[in-house]
Amino acid sequence: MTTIETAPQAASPSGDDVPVLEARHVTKHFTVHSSPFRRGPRRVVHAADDVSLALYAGRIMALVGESGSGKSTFARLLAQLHPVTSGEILYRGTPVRVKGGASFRAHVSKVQLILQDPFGSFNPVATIARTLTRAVRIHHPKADGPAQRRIIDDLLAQVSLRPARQFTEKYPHELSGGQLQRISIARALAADPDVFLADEPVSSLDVSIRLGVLNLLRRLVEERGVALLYVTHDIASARYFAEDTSVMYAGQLVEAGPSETVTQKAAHPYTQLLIASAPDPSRPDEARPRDIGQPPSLIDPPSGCRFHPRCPFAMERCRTDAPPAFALEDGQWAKCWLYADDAEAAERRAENAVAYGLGAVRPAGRRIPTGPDAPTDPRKSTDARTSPDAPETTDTKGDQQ
Ligand SMILES: Nc1ncnc2c1ncn2[C@@H]1O[C@H](COP(=O)(O)OP(=O)(O)OP(=O)(O)O)[C@@H](O)[C@H]1O
Repeated sequence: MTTIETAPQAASPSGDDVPVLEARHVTKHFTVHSSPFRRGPRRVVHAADDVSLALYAGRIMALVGESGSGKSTFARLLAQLHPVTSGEILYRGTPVRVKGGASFRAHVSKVQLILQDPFGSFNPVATIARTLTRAVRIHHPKADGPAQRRIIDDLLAQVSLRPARQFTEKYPHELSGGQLQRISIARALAADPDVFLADEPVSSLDVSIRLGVLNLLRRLVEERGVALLYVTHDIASARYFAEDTSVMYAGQLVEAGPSETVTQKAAHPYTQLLIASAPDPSRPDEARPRDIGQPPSLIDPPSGCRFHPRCPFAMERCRTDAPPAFALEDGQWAKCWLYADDAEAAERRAENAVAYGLGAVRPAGRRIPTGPDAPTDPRKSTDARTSPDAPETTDTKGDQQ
């Protein structure tokens, strides 16, 4: 059974109906050997299974999940750094099929990946000027020397690194992590992209400078109208930073919706576990959820719902049948049998409401149409608001470390 797992329904600020970048039913299986000498049986890692997600201009989508859930793989599929096993990637509604040099360069100029470790993504023996000149030459081949320097100055100004001369003659090791991450964003801007895929962009930075880099990204999204995928394991940051949040578990999306709804009224027990596990100084230690296991192996993922071995609310069907997506209120959806419209699910929802202090028991959801021909526009396919049931900050200049 193919289910539609999509991004939330909120429209892009531009009102543009076509996502800038979209994944439809994307699956990635890596084949690995059981021994380092390429002997023994081959195994398949189910890194992403039937993932659909849309990115809109001027909008931030958070992709949240534990380590190993497949977030980076998915970002790399969108960047076309890995070929998909099945499904398709669309840029402005047109399927992208990168076959080699020219088509890959064309995609990269529109879709830029920003990585977690800025130190690892720079040549340690090249000055910042040299690194940026290389990027400018690729994307502005007609610019002569003085024009290249003007472009570099402008790129550094856009990431609030002024005066440019203070940075261009330095080597990566002479800069802080925050400054280097800003420079990697400036390098990405050289391509004048429509999409940023930011894979844990602040995880390796000191807590004190994370906000400055996130504010910078937010300002660029607003000023330039780029679409941003924010890959993170930190669901708390998703609430403040991203309009929309999608939650990934064991290679599959399990919940999505407006960030405020997903983080304040999490529907899937996995999302609830992520939120309850997030550091919260106001919560006493005894109120933290007990550890109920580890993510499964993606070589042999559990049958049915992949979360069922860890789920305190699992029912018999969860062990055998993969849940469809159920549309809830406010454009939220969850792939979880708790939202089925029957007595057993209602009883478990009541237990869930008590366990997570939800106040009221949530109503059943509306099953989202399934099948390969079902609509993939998230606003059409999962719009609970139409169902009868539905009721920069500015950049911190002082923070350039
Ligand atoms: N090139 C590869 N070959 C084989 N397996 C891979 C490859 N890349 C990723 N994987 C596997 O795919 C799964 C998902 O990994 P991925 O890095 O995408 O997860 P993640 O959610 O981004 O985790 P993290 O936050 O730790 O990076 C893991 O089991 C990983 O070992």
